[in-house]
Amino acid sequence: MRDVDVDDEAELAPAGVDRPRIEAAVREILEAIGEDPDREGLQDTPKRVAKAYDEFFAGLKQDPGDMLGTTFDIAHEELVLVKDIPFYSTCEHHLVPFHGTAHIGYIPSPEGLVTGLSKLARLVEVFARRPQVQERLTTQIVEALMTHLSPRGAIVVIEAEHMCMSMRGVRKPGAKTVTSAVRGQLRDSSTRSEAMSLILHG
Ligand SMILES: Nc1nc2c(ncn2[C@@H]2O[C@H](COP(=O)(O)OP(=O)(O)OP(=O)(O)O)[C@@H](O)[C@H]2O)c(=O)[nH]1
Ligand SMILES: [Zn+2]
Repeated sequence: MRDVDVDDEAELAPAGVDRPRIEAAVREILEAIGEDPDREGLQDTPKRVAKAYDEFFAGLKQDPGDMLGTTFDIAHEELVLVKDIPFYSTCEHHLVPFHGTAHIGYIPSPEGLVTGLSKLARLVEVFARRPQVQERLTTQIVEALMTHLSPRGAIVVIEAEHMCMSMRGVRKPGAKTVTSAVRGQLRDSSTRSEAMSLILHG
């Protein structure tokens, strides 16, 4: 077993954003919408938003390699799939959330390089906690798996609802966007259908 120090907290370490600048910008926005940033309910809002942004964008400072640093040598030549990993991300076009579930599968490398199951969920966090589009989120996860675990194949499927399509703009709450990225042996139609069927039907 190879082990690399990974933060044991459920949350990623904060992004270390420039909080005073965010606070000033939020104050500006409040004024721009015609609000009084000094009224009682809003006084602490710039601070709260800056703190929240530190969480929303914590992935910007994280290295996916750290998340996949704990590996085990396990002889397993078949699919490993973790499904229904919930995530929240931020649409880079409108800075509002998109959220849903990610499904990650891979067929370990011939050397049997297998990572801890929770690390797959942590990997989703690393890329979700950034300004994102869903397609890039999907691709970045699959590429990180290929780079750090050298699997025979990998598949990532993400289903998400975008608040920018629900609460504004076209206003279609409930509409789901599904994206997938497939690499290596999982591109073969039978292996891919097995993975897709497990993802969709369990
Ligand atoms: N491909 C893709 N598009 C996204 C994602 N998140 C948001 N969008 C889309 O980004 C597009 C931005 O379009 P624009 O015309 O520049 O912006 P807009 O006037 O706010 O667009 P509307 O949302 O249609 O009102 C919209 O169609 C959004 O639905 C994403 O993750 N992937
Ligand atoms: Zn958007």
